[in-house]
This record gives sequence, structure tokens and C-alpha cells, in this order.
Amino acid sequence: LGSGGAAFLHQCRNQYGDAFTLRLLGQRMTFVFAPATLRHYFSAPDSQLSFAPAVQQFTHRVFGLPPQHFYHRHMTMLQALRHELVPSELPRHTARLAGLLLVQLDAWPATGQLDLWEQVKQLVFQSSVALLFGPAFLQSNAACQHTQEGQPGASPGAAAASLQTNPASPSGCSSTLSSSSGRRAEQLQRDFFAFEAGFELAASPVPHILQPGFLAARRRLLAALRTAHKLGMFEGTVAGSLIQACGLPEQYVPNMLLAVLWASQANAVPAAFWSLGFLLLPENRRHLQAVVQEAQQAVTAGTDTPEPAADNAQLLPAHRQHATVKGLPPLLTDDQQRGLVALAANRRSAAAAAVAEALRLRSFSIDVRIAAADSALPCGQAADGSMRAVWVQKGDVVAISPYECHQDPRLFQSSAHTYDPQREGIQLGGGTAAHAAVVGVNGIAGLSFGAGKYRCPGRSFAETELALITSLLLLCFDWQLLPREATAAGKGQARPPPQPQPPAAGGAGQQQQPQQAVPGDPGRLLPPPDLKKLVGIKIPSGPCWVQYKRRELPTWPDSVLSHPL
Ligand code: HEM
Repeated sequence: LGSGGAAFLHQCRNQYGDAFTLRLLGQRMTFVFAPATLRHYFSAPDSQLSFAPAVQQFTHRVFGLPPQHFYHRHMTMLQALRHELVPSELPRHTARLAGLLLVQLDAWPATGQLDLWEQVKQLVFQSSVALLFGPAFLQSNAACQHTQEGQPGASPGAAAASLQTNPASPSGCSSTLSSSSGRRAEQLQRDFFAFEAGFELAASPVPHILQPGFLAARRRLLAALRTAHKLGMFEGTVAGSLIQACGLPEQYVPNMLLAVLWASQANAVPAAFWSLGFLLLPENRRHLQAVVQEAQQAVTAGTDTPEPAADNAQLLPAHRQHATVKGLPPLLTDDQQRGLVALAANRRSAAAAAVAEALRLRSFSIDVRIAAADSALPCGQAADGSMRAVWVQKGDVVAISPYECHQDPRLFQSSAHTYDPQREGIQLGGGTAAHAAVVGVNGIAGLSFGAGKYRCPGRSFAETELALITSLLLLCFDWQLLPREATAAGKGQARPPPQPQPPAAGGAGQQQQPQQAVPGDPGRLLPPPDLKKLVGIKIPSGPCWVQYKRRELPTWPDSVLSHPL
């Protein structure tokens, strides 16, 4: 399971059918796939199938948050986050986020090559952490003092040197903030992704002593969160509201914040990468054009949008105070920015559909609950009409892999591997889902975001955030994928000049030998998803080099607008 991940589960399913149990270091893990079991999975009472022990085990083992302090506050935390991210609050958050993204994008040189995966990590992490946790947390010397102290052999000078040689960053450093703030943000980012890389192993029964990198990153992140909390840096932020609502003992506040930091980044970052990456594939050009054209219309319409509310008025032009590349104007005017923010809220936009389709194609992961009692989970009818059930024992981890289970051919048969943001919505019991990608299992909405009372509290925020990032990057820059083989050999040093993309269908032939079908990417032009990651949105298994060029606004290059749809 550790090395084969989703592919191994698929193999087991073929061999054993709708239910099987794996034993992982003594822990029974029962996988269930029948649609009837899924219905039950998301609606069973906590006395039978519970998320709580899984969460408790998780929060304690991975985030160091003891169950006796967190257990009875879990629902309060979820409700507080839902309250902070209700749809009526989203325009305010999105306007802020747009400003924070533009702080970074305005400093990019007009043209260059970059590793899209590394760049998206930076863009999403630095903007959304600044939004949810406050810019002071990312930038303050004090918050990161412990971070630098905690890193063996690290000195501010060494960190600066590493930043200047960071080949993935088009501006040559981690951020456009002042260099010391940039270094702090970069350090937090590095620690976060080191923590995230060790996350799944850390959640397993494998002893933590075998993961020194994970432990060191966690120590530094907790130290930074603790200092920032002591200095009141979270006041007035989403994180600050959670601290207030939960009322945890002071010493565990950093652990709760680490849990929220992880939840807010771990899926959103790869989702942003895939949302953009799929649109850069040559066969998806018409979908790319749809996103660019609607973004163009939105920024044009932005001039007619009413002035933002008072606190937003200060936020919108925030990026203007930061450096732009010499000789280049800011990427967007305030009016244009407003138009794009309005577009991000539109769930029926081409950008929203592209995000949903990317989520569908890259969330073939697992979701888990714990059996709270010995019980029989319904498995539906057998061919002879008798009722089937699968027996689980108290303490079993019960896992589903929704993409393995779903029977609907539009989602999971051959056409399901095709990228199509305009795919037909799936008919549910009572109505029609807007997009098959986010349709739930048998009527329970939100495949990628979980379901039932423990569904993701950040869903609406994430969908808006991802639509904004996708529109913004495609509106402001022209992108071209660079061939994978050549760039993989270069590993970020000498990168070849851009070359024409091979055709998608059948053209993967000589250069791109597909070993295995990759959903949504028949030519394997993007790095394949890392199948070892079992939870959440898959991450790419390698770099993704691209050539980008700043677009002139509002004059549009012919290559975009005159290309036949
Ligand atoms: C593409 C982006 C995202 C995806 C695919 C995603 C998906 C999920 C899933 C599948 C769960 C577990 C639900 C279940 O087991 O039923 C979850 C939980 C959670 N998500 Fe998200 N999420 C995303 C973004 C976010 C963001 C941006 C935030 C915060 C702003 C967030 C906050 C959380 C939290 C706090 C939980 C834990 C809930 C608990 O403890 O019960 N997520 N998410």
C-alpha cells in the first residue's frame, strides 16, 4: 500500500471485489466500495462509524494536539471555521487574496521559465497563509526567530543564498516582500512542505523517530505559531477567530493552528497546480480560451462594479505599494481586480468548471472513519436478490476510495479519464449537480471535499480561491509547457528553449512513452500524480517546467483571442 498507493487499491479491488481488509502493522483497515455501503458510510451514526477517533488519533499523532483537550472542541472549531468562511464573507476574503497574489505576480519579470509546481506552492502558500493567519505571521522577524534558530546549521545568510539561487522563482527570490520578510516567508513555506511531505507516514503507526525531517519541521512551525500567538499577530484574522471560539488551553493553540494550516494548504496547493496544468495541455486549448475570455470580460466589466466596502477599499490596491518590475506597470488596475474578484465567486464560470474537473481527476484518494462497534455495513443486493453486508470489527479503520466505488460511467469509465470541464452534470436523487466532478456519492454532495457532518469547512473558500488563481494566472500571463524529458534531465539548471508541443492523441509516441494511463493527461505532458499519497488531492511526482510571458492588458495577443474555438 505504501509504495503502490491508489494503484495497489485498484488491483485489490479487481482481485477481491467490493470489500477487503488489509492489515497494516496490526491495524485492520477495511475498504468498502459498494454504493450502498457508501451511502451508509457518510450517514451512519457516530455510535457505529465515527470520524472522531480517526481525527483524534490524527490530531494527536500528527499535530500533537491531545484528544482530551480537542475532542469536545472539534465541532466548535469546525463551526467557527464555517462561520468565518460563509459565502457572504467570501468577497471580502477574495479581494484581499487577489491583492496578496498580485504582490507576488507584479514582481515577476515580463518573461521567463519556471517550475510551475514550485511556483504554485509559493503563490498559494504565501497569499493564503497571509490571508488566513495574517501577513504579520509570514513576515515578522519575531515569528520566525525560532524557526531559524531551530534549523541545524541555518543562518540568515545561508537562507538568503539559497533563495537567490532558487531556480523556480521567476523574481529570483521567494517573495517580493523586503528581503528579510521574504526569507521568513520562505522558511515557513519550506518547513510547511517538509511537514506535509512526512504527513502520511507520520499518521501511520511507523515510529516518528524514523522521521527526523518531519519532526524538525513540525517543531519549527509550532515555535513560529507560538511566538506569533504570544505577540497577538493572529488578532483580527480567521486564525484569531478560531483561537477565540475554541478556548483551548494556551499551550495547545499552536497545535490547533498547525492543523488548520495543514488543512488549508495541503489540498488547495496541488489543486491549484492541476487546475492550471490541465488547461496548458494542447488538447485543452479551447477550454483555456474560454477561461481567458471570460476573465477578460470580467476585468472589462470591473469598471462598472460598485466601489468596494470601506475596509476592502484599502485592501484592493494593496499590491500597488509593493515593488513592480522596473518599467512595467502593475498587472491589473483596481477596477480590473474587482471584476476578477466578482468572477471568482461565480460557480458557473469556465474557471470554476476547470477547477472542479481538475479536482475530479486528481482526488482518487481515500477517506477514513473508525468502526465504533462491531457491525454489519450494508453492501446492497447480490445478483440472486439476497442482501449483502460486510462485517467490521470495533476499531477497524473503514476506508472508501470514492472513485473506485462510483458506478456512474460518466465519472469512472473510459470517458471519465478524459479532461472535460463541460461534462454533463450527474443526475442525483432530487436534482442535478452542476458538475459531475464535485457530485457526491449517491446523492451526498462533495466527492473531493468529503461529506456528512465532517465535510470540509473550507470548501466554498477553496473553490473561490482556486477559480481566482486560475483566472488571474491565465489572464496575466501566456504559458507554454516545456517538454518533460528534456527538463527532467536538466532538473532546474540549464533549461531548453521552448519547443512545439507534441500532439495529444497518438502523438505521445516517440518522446513520451506512456507506461500507464494518466487520467486527464494522455500524452503525459504533465508530471504524473504521485500515487503513494493516499489522502487528499494528488501531488505531481516531479517538476513541471513552463515558459511564461506577461500579457499586455487590455490589448490581447492574437494567439489567444483569434484562435478558433
Ligand atoms: C481543494 C481544496 C480542498 C479540498 C479538496 C479539501 C478536502 C477536504 C476533505 C476531503 C476533508 C475531510 C472531510 C471528510 O472526511 O468527510 C477536509 C477537511 C478539512 N478541511 Fe478541507 N479541503 C480543501 C481546502 C480547505 C481549505 C482552504 C480549508 C481552510 C480554509 C480547509 C479546512 C479543512 C478543515 C479544518 C478540515 C478538517 C475537518 C475536521 O477536522 O473535521 N480545507 N477537507
